[in-house]
Amino acid sequence: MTSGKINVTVENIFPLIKKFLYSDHEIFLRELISNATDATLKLKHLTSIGEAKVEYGNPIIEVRIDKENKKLHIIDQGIGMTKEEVEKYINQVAFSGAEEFLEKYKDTAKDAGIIGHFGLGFYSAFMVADKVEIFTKSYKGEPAAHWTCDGSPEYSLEETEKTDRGTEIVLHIAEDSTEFLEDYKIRELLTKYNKFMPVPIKFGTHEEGEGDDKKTVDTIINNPAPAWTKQPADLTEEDYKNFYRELYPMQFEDPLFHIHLNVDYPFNLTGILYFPKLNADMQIQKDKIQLYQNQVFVTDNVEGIVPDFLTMLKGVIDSPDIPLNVSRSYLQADGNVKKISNYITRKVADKLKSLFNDNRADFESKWNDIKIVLEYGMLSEDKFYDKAGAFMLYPTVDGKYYTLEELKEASKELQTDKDGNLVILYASNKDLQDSYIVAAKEKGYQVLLLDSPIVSHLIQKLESDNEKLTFARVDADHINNLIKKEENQISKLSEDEQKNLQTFVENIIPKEKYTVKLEAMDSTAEPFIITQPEFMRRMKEMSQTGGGGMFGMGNFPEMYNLIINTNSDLASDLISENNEEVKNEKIKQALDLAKLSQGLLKGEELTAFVKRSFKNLK
Ligand SMILES: Nc1ncnc2c1ncn2[C@@H]1O[C@H](COP(=O)(O)OP(=O)(O)OP(=O)(O)O)[C@@H](O)[C@H]1O
Repeated sequence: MTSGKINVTVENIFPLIKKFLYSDHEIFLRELISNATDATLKLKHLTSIGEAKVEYGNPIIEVRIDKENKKLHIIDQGIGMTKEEVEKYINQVAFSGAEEFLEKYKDTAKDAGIIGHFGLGFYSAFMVADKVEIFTKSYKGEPAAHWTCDGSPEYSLEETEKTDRGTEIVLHIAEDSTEFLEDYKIRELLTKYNKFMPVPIKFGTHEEGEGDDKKTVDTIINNPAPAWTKQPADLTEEDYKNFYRELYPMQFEDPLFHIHLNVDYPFNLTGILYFPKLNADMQIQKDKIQLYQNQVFVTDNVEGIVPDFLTMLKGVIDSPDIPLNVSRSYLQADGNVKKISNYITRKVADKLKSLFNDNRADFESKWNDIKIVLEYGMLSEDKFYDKAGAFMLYPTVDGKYYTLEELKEASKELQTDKDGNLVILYASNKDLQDSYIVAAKEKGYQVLLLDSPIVSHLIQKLESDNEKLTFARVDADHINNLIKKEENQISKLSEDEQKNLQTFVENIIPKEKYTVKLEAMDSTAEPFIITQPEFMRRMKEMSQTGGGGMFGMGNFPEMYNLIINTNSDLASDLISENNEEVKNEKIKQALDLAKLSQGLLKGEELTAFVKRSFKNLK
């Protein structure tokens, strides 16, 4: 037997390991199972190239709890280690790895979040155990070795009687970590971190079959060949759906579609992303994209790796090239990570384009569920914006879907104003803006339905990128002014009459809210119309939804125009009405009707209006 002292330069490394990794003790299991997996895959490789002259067979990794003796065993059938290798890999290499980790992060480790991303390796076992043993037999056939360390820098290493190949790690679980002797806890960790690891992991047994056929079989916790590791050509639609359910067992809704990622140059990355049906209320999503490194779960915080707008998607990304052992801020500056993010953006755009081209009707039917993600993508990723023109849709209030180019084509004849600007009309709420929509449709105009919360930002961007293209909400002005044409309507009222009427109305309505404007319109158009100027409203919306818009605009009061159609019968009527009281009543009634059209008549005002209207019926 040899015994020795691990070469310590950081004093008392074990208490340090325990202390610094306090919040993430559970990763020890992931680390040990990763080592067991590596050892197994190494053997597979060596046998496949004829280097190891042993039968590879069907190796598994077993996790076993010995509650009575407070031990946790992790057993593999991999390459194992000779005594010299234990000396080298465990006492020197692994230790220096752990030591380096602590050296580097002892000051920053407390800011949680980064910790889980470090492979502390073998020594993370000391986060939960006060004594660790290794029994290991190398495939090379040399005598087995037994290493023991009780958490002080002293260890012992001797030959032992193990006959089967591989490594067994025995953790003597510490008093404060006995939760790791509970079945449920270990199962939970295995499911969280090892669900898709490439070597079968056994944890306990269960009964299978009925009656005489009943037998005890190993319980395998993982799926060693998850869908993303396969070729798209080998997978059916159903396979993708099944994998979605496997990833998110609590999710009952099918995804809308998937994107299989597969790249090996200039970095390695595989994965499957799913577009979920988004909840209308956009509640915080519990099921997030999961990041794996060679089938080992790392995190479901993919910020910085996946472009922001795609964090609403679900699925998995697996890459050995993502530098996991570094902090978030470093990650964002890393060139490789930026490339990965760009690749994903491009892949998603390509997929959307092919979905659009292959089955437009189906794509349109999914539009409502995906538009938010795409709109957000257009606003936040230039690379996506550049590609999105090919599949971005603009639905009309009647359920017709145009691309921007198609829309320009369909509306340029009627909707180009006298200055040559193409004016795209839109509504944000079909019900509330119905009277304005009707007025626009009577002129043969197209009216889009753009109802996402960030749409004001999007149209702002479209306007600045498309020359001579403007957007106006249907209630931004009266219909003749929304798209100004050459012809000027003549007013039936004289200048004096107009002035009189304006002053009279201004005295009755709240001036701080409405600006009164007299316009000569068709005599059949409504006499009183309330509009909300596009620019002010859009800036206000933009500053309310953040990023852009005029600073502080969000707190401005709503401002409206009250347009009086001087060619309407009511206008003439009001001019000739001599009874002030009757005139007053008529103006109030007309204003209320205009408010009603805009959805602005509520509460006490509505009650008063209803009362007055009934009285007038008499
Ligand atoms: N179950 C095992 N079977 C065979 N060798 C092992 C086993 N566990 C650990 N080793 C050896 O010990 C070394 C150190 O392990 P450790 O987990 O500390 O670091 P690592 O796996 O190299 O890196 P990482 O920090 O990513 O975990 C391994 O590289 C391997 O050679």
